[in-house]
Amino acid sequence: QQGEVSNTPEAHDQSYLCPVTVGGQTLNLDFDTGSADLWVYSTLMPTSEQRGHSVYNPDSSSSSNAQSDNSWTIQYSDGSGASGTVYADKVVVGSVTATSQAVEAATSVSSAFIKETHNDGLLGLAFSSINTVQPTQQTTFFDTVKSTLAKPLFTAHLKKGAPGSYDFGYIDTSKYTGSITYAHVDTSNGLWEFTASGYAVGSGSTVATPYDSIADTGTSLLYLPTEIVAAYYGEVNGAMYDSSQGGYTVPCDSNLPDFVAIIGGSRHTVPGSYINYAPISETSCFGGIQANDGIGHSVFGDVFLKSQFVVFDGSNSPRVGFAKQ
Ligand SMILES: N[C@H]1[C@H](O)[C@@H](Sc2ccccc2)[C@@H]2OC[C@H]1O2
Repeated sequence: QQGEVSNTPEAHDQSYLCPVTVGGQTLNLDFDTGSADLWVYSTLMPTSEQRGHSVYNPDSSSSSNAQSDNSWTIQYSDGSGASGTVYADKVVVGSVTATSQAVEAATSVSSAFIKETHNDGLLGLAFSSINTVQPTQQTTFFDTVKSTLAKPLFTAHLKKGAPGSYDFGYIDTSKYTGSITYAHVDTSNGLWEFTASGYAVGSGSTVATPYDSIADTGTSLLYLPTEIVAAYYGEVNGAMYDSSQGGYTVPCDSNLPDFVAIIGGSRHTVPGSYINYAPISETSCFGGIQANDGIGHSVFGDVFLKSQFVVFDGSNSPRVGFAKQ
């Protein structure tokens, strides 16, 4: 089997949500290549926390089976989190069906989620080695269906301010131009982790420097080593680190330089306009490139990914591929 599912960006492309049916009930989930739990808002949560969301009701699913001994609790790098119990149920993404997928029904979610009223949960697409279910670890949707796919891969086609898609099992050559360049993935941390080999700012010269990175569709911005971030904003008049905002800001009328990442020996360009992320005030805008301090690696989040067609190749030697959209 193989299939395509649409994704739709929230405001400022902060996250991209996809319709998924769980036990016959349709929820809008944030596909997250940075984590490995499929968790959903559920009727097990306090009613007040369910408000504004579509929720999974295991009791009204004819195909749910409670995994009574299992539970889960997850903490994300932005400090948000959720926890709950586990069911096995039928999950359909586009036309791809997992007949018995671990569905992690939330009993509690943190405030960062509650205020995202269109987000009904996450569908993790990192490696199952970091799934949080205990005592019996579960597989991601991709790992559950991988052996049934034409090819053991999925692709991400995120767009700036417009619907895009995720495809499972095939590469749609109409979704990119030029060629796909691949980088080897190190799966030891359960992430789509690779090494970028350099960067350039605008029309500036390429700087060869390796930086450990992950491809994370669930992260909004592009987090890079502090020296690269300083080199970028050093080219922007009026750019400043604003500790009250927790990051770099730019004048909203800036003509921002492109950012080029060297990955797999090729240049991958983020248009400067993508780096004017969101307004803070009449004149000040939050930068789409920020420092990776405290994260432990760089994060190629949506600000970068929405300039690319991305292949997540889950074959025996996993790799990530990037092509210009
Ligand atoms: N992989 C990412 C994950 O998807 C989000 S979880 C999330 C939190 C609030 C709102 C929406 C999503 C969090 O930020 C970075 C990293 O952790």
